[in-house]
Amino acid sequence: MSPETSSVDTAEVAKFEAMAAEWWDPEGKFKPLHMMNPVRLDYIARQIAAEFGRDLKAPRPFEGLRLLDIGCGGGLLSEPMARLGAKVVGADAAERNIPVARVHAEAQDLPIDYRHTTAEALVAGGESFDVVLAMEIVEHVADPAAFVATCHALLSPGGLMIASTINRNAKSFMAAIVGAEWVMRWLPKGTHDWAKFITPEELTGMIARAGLDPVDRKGFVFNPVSWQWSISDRDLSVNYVAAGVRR
Ligand SMILES: C[S@@+](CC[C@H](N)C(=O)[O-])C[C@H]1O[C@@H](n2cnc3c(N)ncnc32)[C@H](O)[C@@H]1O
Ligand SMILES: [Mg+2]
Repeated sequence: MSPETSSVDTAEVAKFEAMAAEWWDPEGKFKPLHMMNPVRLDYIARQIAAEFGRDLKAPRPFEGLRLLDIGCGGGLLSEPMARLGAKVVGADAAERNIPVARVHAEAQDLPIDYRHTTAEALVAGGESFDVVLAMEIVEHVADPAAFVATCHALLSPGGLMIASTINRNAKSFMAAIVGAEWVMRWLPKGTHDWAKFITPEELTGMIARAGLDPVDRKGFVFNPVSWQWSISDRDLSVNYVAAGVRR
């Protein structure tokens, strides 16, 4: 990994190195991601199916698609994408995540190519993908706009990028920092830096300036009464996702 041109914010990656053993514990430090997983998987699957004309009722609808899960962590998304038939590369800058992800995928007999690397290094290696997932990573990189541009460079023409992050406003401070870290203690204090959160307008701007066509944007909304996550067309006030296509 070349530090000069790197998307890596060393302090951010160190936080994930420290939590690597907990990836697959639904009650552990990644509990919020486990809780969100069904809803975000549903979103991702439908976006990919729509963009590439795939039928989600087929046994392996993403057969033939090459997918990069950048900032894959323990592989919470890489695994279901591989199960849907995609050829998955999972890449993460935190070295300790890789063996955790590998051991888990091997136990499920899923052939996922996990690598300790960065998006920049993949570009330098001449790699390209039909789909790039950048889920819950843009708020942890050194330069989000440069990172989105790198994701664009990793896409083949017609390729789809899906990126999720957290909005930056008073409500997201209450929900993602006070609620998730201080009150619920789902995440260790300091996991998120509010100042690194990104508004949907900022993310859409980065996507467009990178040369991607911003094709969709939705909210992921947690309802503390029903204890359920859902997808929303209107409420992007805390967690949200955006999709862009390289034409
Ligand atoms: C909040 S986790 C999200 C994991 C996974 N994408 C998911 O949604 O389940 C963010 C991940 O991004 C990784 N990461 C942070 N900065 C990175 C960078 N510059 N390049 C690659 N991975 C990075 C971290 O090590 C961590 O595993
Ligand atoms: Mg995060």
